[in-house]
Amino acid sequence: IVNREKRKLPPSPVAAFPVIGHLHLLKPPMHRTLQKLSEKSGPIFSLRFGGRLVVVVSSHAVVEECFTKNDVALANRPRTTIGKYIGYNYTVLTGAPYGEHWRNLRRLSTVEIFSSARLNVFQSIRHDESKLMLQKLYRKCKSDYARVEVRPIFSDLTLNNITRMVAGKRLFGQGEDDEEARQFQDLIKEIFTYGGISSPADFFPLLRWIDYQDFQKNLARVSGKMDAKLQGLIDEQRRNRGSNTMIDHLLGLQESQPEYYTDKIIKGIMMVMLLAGTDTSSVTIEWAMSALLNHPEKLDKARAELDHVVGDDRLVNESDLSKLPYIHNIVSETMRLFPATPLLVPHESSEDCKIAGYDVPKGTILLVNAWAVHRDPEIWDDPTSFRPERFEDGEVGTPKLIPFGMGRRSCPGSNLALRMVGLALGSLIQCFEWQRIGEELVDLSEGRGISMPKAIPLEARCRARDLLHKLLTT
Ligand code: HEM
Repeated sequence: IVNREKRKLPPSPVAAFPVIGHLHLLKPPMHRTLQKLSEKSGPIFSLRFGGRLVVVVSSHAVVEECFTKNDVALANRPRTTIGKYIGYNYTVLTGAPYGEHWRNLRRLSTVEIFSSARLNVFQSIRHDESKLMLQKLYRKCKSDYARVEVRPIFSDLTLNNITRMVAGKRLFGQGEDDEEARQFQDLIKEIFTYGGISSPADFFPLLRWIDYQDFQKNLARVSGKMDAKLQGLIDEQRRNRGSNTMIDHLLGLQESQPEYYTDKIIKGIMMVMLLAGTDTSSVTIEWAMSALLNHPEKLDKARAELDHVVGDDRLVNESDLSKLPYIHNIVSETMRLFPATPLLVPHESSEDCKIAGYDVPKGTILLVNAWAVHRDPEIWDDPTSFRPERFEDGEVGTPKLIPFGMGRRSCPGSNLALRMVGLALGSLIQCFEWQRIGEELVDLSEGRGISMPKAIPLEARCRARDLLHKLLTT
């Protein structure tokens, strides 16, 4: 056991204030602030968030050390207010402490949800939703260029993909009059507004006596409403057994092991799919389109690839993706510059460990600045330019992308995400001509939110290509 005085903690950029520690430094966007601090203090440094020790890592070499040799020691999650209220008291996959229950959930979801076999079963849903997205856009711009705000179209796409996998029905974008869909959408949006790394009160016992009560009350209210919605979907499926949905499969497991696969566990899985799997993918599509609009020659190159590989007799599908390396490289380059979760999801050490020669005590929060790793000039040539070609040339950094994290707690939904994003992007480029709304470049600054959104929602001009007239009318 290292005694408190002798241990060598990672350096701090500046002295901590009493009580608040370094919290006053944390101006949003957090990943940028933390990157600046790492320029001062190096690839591993420590901060105090109120009473908690936080270690921030910002180089690929140190990240690798965290998630290979220290992977088990760092596989825990800090307990946050969100995890308590929205994450069913820390019992869902994203927020559960490392241990038996997490391992069960992870195994279950790997087999039942994220395996290639399962993803293939739901492939027709993704093709169908992609086509519905194209139809929606087509109505706006079939004969000439029209100006469209794409964010709601992309978020309907990913939400419907997930709700159809989970519950067998679309819930979004079916018209203003659909009260159920609207309520559900509002609820999810509201939950997202309570996001971010967590509430300052998680680090300040003192704050819990002030406005924390309201924060807690609000979270309890939305989580209660969400719980009722999810329960409603389960009850519906219970009356309609035999449908090929995720809930139905889980209800099957409930019959054989009722004490483990309770309704609460099933609702937790649904909640995680809705919250971890939708916004992350739709913001990635929006970032990709934004970057491409600023580089029309790359958009043309992608379209030429699609025309060559897919032609104009049919829509691009998921099995084409492996033959579309340039589209794949666009997705990689988008996730390099605009990772949807720039600080991954916070980890916590469950035992004392050593990282880069420093002592990291049990109970330390670990933040991984993937955004900074992806822009490290030591690894990437010209790190801030959007250049999908770097992946063709096998630039030295290419195996060093970590948008989905690393190790045992890395994103289990990465394959699903890559399929949704690749198919959406391929379809949008194959079927429409795209232009910026004016001369000036699309603004690429990032706004606030759980998953890193564009500060200004993307608006673009688009026009249907000839092949779409043919393909949507036959
Ligand atoms: C572009 C899209 C996505 C990105 C960038 C992304 C990124 C991430 C990252 C960085 C983590 C945390 C890794 C860590 O803790 O070190 C994570 C965890 C997770 N993601 Fe994703 N994700 C995406 C899509 C999805 C999808 C589509 C799903 C499911 C439908 C999903 C489900 C999860 C779950 C359940 C976890 C928690 C895993 C655990 O704690 O064991 N993600 N994701």
